[in-house]
Amino acid sequence: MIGRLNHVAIAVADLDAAERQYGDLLGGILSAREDLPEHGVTTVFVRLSNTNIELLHPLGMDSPIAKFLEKSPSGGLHHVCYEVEDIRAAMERLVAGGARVLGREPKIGAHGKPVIFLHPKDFSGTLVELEQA
Ligand SMILES: CC[C@@H](C(=O)O)C(=O)SCCNC(=O)CCNC(=O)[C@H](O)C(C)(C)COP(=O)(O)OP(=O)(O)OC[C@H]1O[C@@H](n2cnc3c(N)ncnc32)[C@H](O)[C@@H]1OP(=O)(O)O
Ligand SMILES: [Co+2]
Repeated sequence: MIGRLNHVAIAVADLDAAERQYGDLLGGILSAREDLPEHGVTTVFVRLSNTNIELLHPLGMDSPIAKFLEKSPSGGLHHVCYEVEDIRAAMERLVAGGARVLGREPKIGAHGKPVIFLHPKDFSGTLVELEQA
C-alpha cells in the first residue's frame, strides 16, 4: 500500500529564517508561500530531486503547528507524507488494523489531492500523512 515519500514536513517558528536557510544557504528551489486555512498552516515547499521538504508555519487560532511549537519552540520534524493509490481503501485497511485515522474524512491537501493523518502514537512516535497519488 505505501508508495513514494512525497514530503518530509518541518514545523518552523520563523518562516523568513527557514526560507533563508533552505533557499540561500542550502540552495533549494522554494515554492511560493501558500496559506491553507482549513489546515491551519502556511506552507513553503522545497523541491528536491527525490522528494520535497514542506516548511510549516502556524496560521490562525487553532493551528496544530502552534501547539507543536509550544512544546518545541525551535521547531522540528513534524510529519512524513507517503503516497497511496486509493486513500479510502488505505483508511479502511488502517482502521481495520487498529490504527487511528485523525478526522472522519480526507481533506484536500497542499497539492490539491486528498490527504489523511495517522496518530503518531500508532506509528512509532511519528505523525504520518497519506496523500492519494
Ligand atoms: C498543508 C496541508 C497538509 C499537506 O498537504 O501537506 C499538511 O501537511 S497540514 C499539517 C498540519 N496538520 C496536522 O498536523 C493534522 C494532524 N495533526 C493532528 O491532528 C494533531 O496535531 C495531533 C497529531 C493529533 C496532535 O494533537 P493533540 O492531541 O491536540 O496534541 P498533543 O500535543 O496533545 O499530542 C498528543 C501526543 O502526540 C504527540 N505529538 C503531537 N504532534 C506530534 C508530531 N507532529 N509528531 C510526533 N508526536 C506528536 C505529542 O507530543 C503528545 O505526546 P505525549 O506528550 O507523549 O502525550
Ligand atoms: Co504535509
